[in-house]
Amino acid sequence: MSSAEEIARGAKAAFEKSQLVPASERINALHVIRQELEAHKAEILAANVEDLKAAQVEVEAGKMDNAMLSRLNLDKGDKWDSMLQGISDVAALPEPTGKVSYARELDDGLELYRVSCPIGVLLVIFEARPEVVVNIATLAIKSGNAAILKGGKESNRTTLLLSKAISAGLAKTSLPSTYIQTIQTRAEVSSLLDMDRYIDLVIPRGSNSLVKNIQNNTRIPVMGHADGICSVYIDESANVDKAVRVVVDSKTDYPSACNAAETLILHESVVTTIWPKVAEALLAANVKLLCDAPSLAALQSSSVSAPASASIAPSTDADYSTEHLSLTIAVKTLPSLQAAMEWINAHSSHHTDSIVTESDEAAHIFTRGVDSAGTFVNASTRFADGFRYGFGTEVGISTGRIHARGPVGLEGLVTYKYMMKSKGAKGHIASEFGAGKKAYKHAPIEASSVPF
Ligand SMILES: NC(=O)C1=CN([C@@H]2O[C@H](COP(=O)(O)OP(=O)(O)OC[C@H]3O[C@@H](n4cnc5c(N)ncnc54)[C@H](OP(=O)(O)O)[C@@H]3O)[C@@H](O)[C@H]2O)C=CC1
Ligand SMILES: N[C@@H](CCC(=O)OP(=O)(O)O)C(=O)O
Repeated sequence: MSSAEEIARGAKAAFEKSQLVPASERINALHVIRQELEAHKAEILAANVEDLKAAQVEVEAGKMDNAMLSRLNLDKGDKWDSMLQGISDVAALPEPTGKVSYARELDDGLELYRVSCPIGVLLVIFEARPEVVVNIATLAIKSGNAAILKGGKESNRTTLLLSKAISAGLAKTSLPSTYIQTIQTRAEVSSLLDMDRYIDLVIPRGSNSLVKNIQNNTRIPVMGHADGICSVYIDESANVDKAVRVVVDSKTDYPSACNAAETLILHESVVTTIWPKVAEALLAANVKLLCDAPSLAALQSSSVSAPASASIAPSTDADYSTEHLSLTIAVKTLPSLQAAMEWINAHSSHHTDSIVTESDEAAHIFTRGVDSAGTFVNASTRFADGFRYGFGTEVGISTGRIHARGPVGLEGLVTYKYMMKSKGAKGHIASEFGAGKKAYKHAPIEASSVPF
């Protein structure tokens, strides 16, 4: 048996065994894992420093962009504490499995229930953002899924120790040791993509090319979490202060994130009024502006100029379908809200797009006419995140449509099954129902859980 088959079979066996483990034990596992992480913080962060040093060499050699360093750094800002808090927050969330969404009495003593349950075995591939291995393991355990996880190669040292802490925590519970497994190479991913007998869902979280490559190389269902070509549209009835705040935050809060704005669309009526003020704020935040002719001309005829740390340049067509993942934004001027929506639907990655407007009608039209996982009004695209949505943490941000879309929390990791029970003295058989025979009752049953 190949190591990939051993990993996949081990995950499936762990999932099947975990189905009879009470939810309380899964919650206990989360608390124990948090304790293990806290106990091994120093060595984990030391490994992260080694990953960062290796990445810095790549950046200096021009083989890696700076955006990777902030993504890779587990000690940056409140990342470590947020990672741990996410475990506790998810542990405290309502139990996502065993919930009844449909219940009918088909006949006297014949009851049918539709009940939420885990998907099964997940294979999740994600970028070099170390905390993600903990985020996803947490959601998988809470929702009763087994998981096989692979982070970006740049974070291997950190991911390995995080995974060891997770395994050490699991070993102190009745959950199987193969419930959460990690792999580190693309070759292992490739082998696992053949294991549709054991793996129930692949979640590639990364570039478009990653998602397409996975989709093209497996029979396993795929939930793609692809790139974020997000935009902000400044409508003709926008408030200038809101426009400045929303655009600057969407671009500069975390430029390497998939939910950072990459395109700014201007209604032509604001190009000499609001746009110069927005441009001034972006330039002050060291943003490179790639402008179409009208937005460029407006700046040239205004007093706005670029400091040494920023720049203003003509845009190219390619700039509007590029995920810059840096302090760069492409600027486009269009004649109407309709034109802006058509532009977004044609050029975005259908991730998250925002309108700045004081018109309720424009807001209504934009939030329905833009075909994206998130359509916001007067709010930064950076809100597109599982923690900020109140999910505790996230698997990622699904740019697909089936089953889960946008930031994916527990609801994206459960499906359902049907449970039926006959209380009849002779049981129930289908052939006694139908034309000329007994009719079905289909009487609703009020139930939040299955009574057997
Ligand atoms: N929608 C979302 O939730 C998110 C989307 N992203 C997107 O990810 C991108 C940035 O991350 P980046 O690391 O550059 O993305 P990549 O797609 O290059 O890498 C992400 C992960 O996929 C793996 N991978 C990439 N190509 C393949 C392949 N052909 N076969 C198997 N595995 C593969 C990488 O492995 P290896 O380590 O070997 O390179 C890594 O583990 C941006 O586009 C960003 O928008 C990022 C985070 C969240
Ligand atoms: N949803 C997360 C970021 C997800 C994401 O894009 O990750 P990455 O591309 O690794 O920065 C956040 O808003 O911080």
